[in-house]
Amino acid sequence: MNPAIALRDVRKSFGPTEIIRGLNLTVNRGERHAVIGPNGAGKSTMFHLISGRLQASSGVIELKGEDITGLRPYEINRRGLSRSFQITNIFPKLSVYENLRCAVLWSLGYRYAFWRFVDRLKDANERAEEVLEMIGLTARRDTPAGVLAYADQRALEIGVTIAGGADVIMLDEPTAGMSHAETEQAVALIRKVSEGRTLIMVEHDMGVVFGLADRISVLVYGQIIASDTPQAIRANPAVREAYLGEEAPA
Ligand SMILES: Nc1ncnc2c1ncn2[C@@H]1O[C@H](COP(=O)(O)OP(=O)(O)OP(=O)(O)O)[C@@H](O)[C@H]1O
Repeated sequence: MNPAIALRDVRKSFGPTEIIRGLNLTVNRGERHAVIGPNGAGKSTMFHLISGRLQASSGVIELKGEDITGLRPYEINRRGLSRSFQITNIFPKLSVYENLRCAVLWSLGYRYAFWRFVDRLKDANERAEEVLEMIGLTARRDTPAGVLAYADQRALEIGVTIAGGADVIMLDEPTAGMSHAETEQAVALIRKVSEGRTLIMVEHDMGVVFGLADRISVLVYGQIIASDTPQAIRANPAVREAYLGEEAPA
């Protein structure tokens, strides 16, 4: 079966500086895959390349066996990939529920020809309710998203990411800035929403990475130096030297 995501010899330069330097990555269908690496290694750039926000200088990117190199973000989204952002990406003045509903409607193509989708409004409302419940924000249903606590905003953002029903989801540092308790809740949520889907996430918290990922890829200086199970990554001397150091949980 085709992998969910495959990058083959992908390169990306900004001006004269090559940031992604022949990157190869395979994310299998249904796995939870974490990408780790030192600051500035190119993790966010890689995310932008996969989601179409940036164009690769060369190489091929495939989603479920389909070549998506050079496609626009919304075209990639239509093919079943949805991503969250490091910076919270929600409409602060809309309620929690409306944020979710917007995300569902967007995924139905509502933006372009809303009259064609009127009969699907009921489905959209039901889906928004379902996601609301899944992310545990039912009690905050009518609260403007902008006044939610930070961790709740991040949960909403995860809801927005999955609302459209994408089967490949990308999360960029989903637990950044959270307390220990909030992180635990976020991990439980990520585990739940990624059930039956493919997850690729960039994450700095090694507890989260090693607790959640089926496989881990290590990105150093624009290249993947290892892709393996958490156990094998922990034991890999090149990884320890390049990145993990004493951070790896025993
Ligand atoms: N648009 C851009 N123009 C020029 N340089 C860029 C651009 N975007 C990223 N870079 C550079 O590319 C390198 C990789 O950045 P990137 O944000 O992808 O790394 P990262 O691994 O996500 O880092 P962090 O863990 O700190 O988020 C950095 O040196 C950064 O300054």
